[in-house]
Amino acid sequence: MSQISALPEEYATPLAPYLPLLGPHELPHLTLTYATSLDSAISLSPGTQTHLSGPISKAMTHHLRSFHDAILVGVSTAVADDPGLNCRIEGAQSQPIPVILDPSGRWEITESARVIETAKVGNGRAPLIIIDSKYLDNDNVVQRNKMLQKYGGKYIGLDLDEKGRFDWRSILLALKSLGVESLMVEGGATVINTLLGTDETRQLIGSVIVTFAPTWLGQGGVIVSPKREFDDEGKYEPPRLKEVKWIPMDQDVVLCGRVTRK
Ligand SMILES: NC(=O)C1=CN([C@@H]2O[C@H](COP(=O)(O)OP(=O)(O)OC[C@H]3O[C@@H](n4cnc5c(N)ncnc54)[C@H](OP(=O)(O)O)[C@@H]3O)[C@@H](O)[C@H]2O)C=CC1
Ligand SMILES: Nc1nc(O)c(N)c(N[C@@H]2O[C@H](COP(=O)(O)O)[C@@H](O)[C@H]2O)n1
Repeated sequence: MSQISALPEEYATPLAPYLPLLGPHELPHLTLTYATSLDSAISLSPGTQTHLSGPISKAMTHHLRSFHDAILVGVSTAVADDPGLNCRIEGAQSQPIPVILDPSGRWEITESARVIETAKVGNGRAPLIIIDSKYLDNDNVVQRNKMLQKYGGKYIGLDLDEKGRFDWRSILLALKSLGVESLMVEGGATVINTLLGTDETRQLIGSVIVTFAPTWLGQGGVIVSPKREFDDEGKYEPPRLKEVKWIPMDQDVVLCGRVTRK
């Protein structure tokens, strides 16, 4: 994996107000960040990794990674991308912990997964994989857990809510209990759309940092577009960012903001 040069000051300075705040908080600071096309697609299809960020916005993502204790993705991203989920800026002082939401243990993680290879050579951390508690005793999971533990990772069991998902607050509390004070949620679309989908989950987002790449991926892409949440009178009030800043980064533009709270 090639190293990445540090983000130049002219880009790092305007980004600084959106970084996690130090200090004890009930829940970890959550930064929602991803790269999108102009037609709101984050990849060409669910099983495809699509490079959208240019060199500077990619350095921006790694700069962000260096300020977070953990990075979270959904299992479909882990399976599709086999990501490193580390900070590749030369001389990085600390590495975020990869966190994967994998309720059914779909990710057949082995020693040759990139996160593990990266952890083996000391360039990253082994993942925490959040799984439905009922699968913790499953033979395959037990074997994979032994492998993960060799490198400092592990499976964490959580119970699913009535919709068959992990509740975001419970995810954050579980991570907080393991010392995670800041979490960068990178995707994919299912993860992003559920997080943006209700007022309750949006309240958990500390900052939003989105890279717009000057391209259209066309129909059939994996789209960020949360489900509408209607109030008791059947009205939909679109969530909107506040404290908005647009930072041009070469060919891309990075949008920073905070979600408005009711
Ligand atoms: N451009 C960018 O910045 C990024 C692009 N991507 C791209 O996104 C695509 C994948 O996106 P997508 O297909 O939407 O999948 P996701 O990566 O969002 O994974 C979705 C799966 O994760 C599990 N999951 C997510 N949220 C929860 C929850 N709250 N509770 C329990 N389980 C949960 C579910 O697994 P299960 O189905 O087992 O129930 C769900 O189906 C890939 O092509 C990837 O390359 C990904 C990240 C960033
Ligand atoms: N910021 C950003 N820009 C893109 O163009 C992307 N495709 C992604 N994808 C996310 O980054 C993960 C890959 O991480 P590694 O480079 O392997 O460490 C991928 O899994 C997505 O979460 N992000």
